[in-house]
Amino acid sequence: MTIDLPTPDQPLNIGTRGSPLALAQAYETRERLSKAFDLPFEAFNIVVIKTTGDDRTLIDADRPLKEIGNKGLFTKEIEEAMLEGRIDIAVHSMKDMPVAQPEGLMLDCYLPREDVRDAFISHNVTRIADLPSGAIVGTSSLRRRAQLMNRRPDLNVVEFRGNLQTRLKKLEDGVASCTFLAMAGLNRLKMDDVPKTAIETDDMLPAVAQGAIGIERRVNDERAAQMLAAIHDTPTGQRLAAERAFLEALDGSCETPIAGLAELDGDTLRLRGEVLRPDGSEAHADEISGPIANGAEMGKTLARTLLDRAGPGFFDWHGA
Ligand SMILES: NCc1[nH]cc(CCC(=O)O)c1CC(=O)O
Repeated sequence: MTIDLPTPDQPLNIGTRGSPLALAQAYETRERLSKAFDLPFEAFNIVVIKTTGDDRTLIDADRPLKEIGNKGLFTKEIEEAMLEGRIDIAVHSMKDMPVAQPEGLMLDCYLPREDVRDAFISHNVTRIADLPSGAIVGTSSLRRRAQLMNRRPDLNVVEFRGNLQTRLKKLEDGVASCTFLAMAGLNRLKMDDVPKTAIETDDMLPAVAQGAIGIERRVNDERAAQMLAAIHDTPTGQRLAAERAFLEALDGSCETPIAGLAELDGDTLRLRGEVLRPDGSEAHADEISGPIANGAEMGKTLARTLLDRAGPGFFDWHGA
C-alpha cells in the first residue's frame, strides 16, 4: 500500500513534552524522517504538550516523584492527544514509558540508542570512590539512590528534583557535592561543559531502556506505520524487547528500584538485571544470555530468578 507523504499543508504532527531534552529528541525524529523521505522540515509540525509531570501547579516540586506515582505521569496527555488525532506520532524517552500502551496505540519504532550509562557529576571529585564519608549526594532516582546506598551506606542522599538545569544549579550552589544524570541526556543536549564521568555498567546498572527514544503511533495509522518503519533501529528494538519484558515480569511498583540492560554480541543477547530495596540494604543481581530472538522470554526468566532470590515480601516493602 502506498501512502500519501505529509506536506507543508498537511504536515505530520509530532507530539512531545516541552523540556529541552524532549524537544531535542523531537527534532532528531523530524530530521531522521525528513532525510528518509526527502521532505522539507515544513512537512512536520512539532506540537508541545504539557503533561501532569510537567505541571508545577499539579506537582509540588519538593515532593518525591515516587510519592506522586509515575505510571504515565509524562505520557497521559500526549496519548490523549494522539487518540483524538491532534498529533500523529509521539516521541518519548523509553525510560519513562509504562510497559503497556493504551488501547489503540502502539510502539514499534526506536531510534539508535545513545550511551546507556549514568554520569557522575561533581565539581569536587571524579569518582564515587573518592567521595568522603558523609558526603551529600543529590538524586531523585530511586534506583540510583538504592544502588549508591548499597555500595556506600556512609553517604547521605538528598532529594534532587527539577530539570537538568535546575539540578546543575543546585550543585553549583553547594546543596550537594555530586549528582547523577543519564549520559544520553547530556549528549543529546550537547552539554559538554558539565563536569561528568561516565559510570561503567558493571558499577551502576542503568534503568531499563535508558538512552532509548521510542516513537508511539496509532495502531491503525498506516502512514505513520510506514514512515516510522523507515527510521526504526532493529538492534535497539531487540534490546528493549528483552529489557521491557524483564520489567513487566517484575511488575515492580514505582517503589521498587530496578535496573536492567541488554547488549548484543553477534547473534547473542546478554541481559543483566538488578532489584534492590529502596534503602540499598539488599540487592539481587544476575544475568542471562541466549539467542536474540528469545529476548522477551529471557527477560521473564531473569525476572523469575531475581523474584525467587529476593523472596516473598521484597516488593511490598515500604521502608523509611
Ligand atoms: N526520568 C527522567 C529522564 N528520562 C530520560 C532521561 C535521560 C535520557 C535517557 O535516558 O534517554 C532522564 C533524565 C536523567 O535520568 O538524567
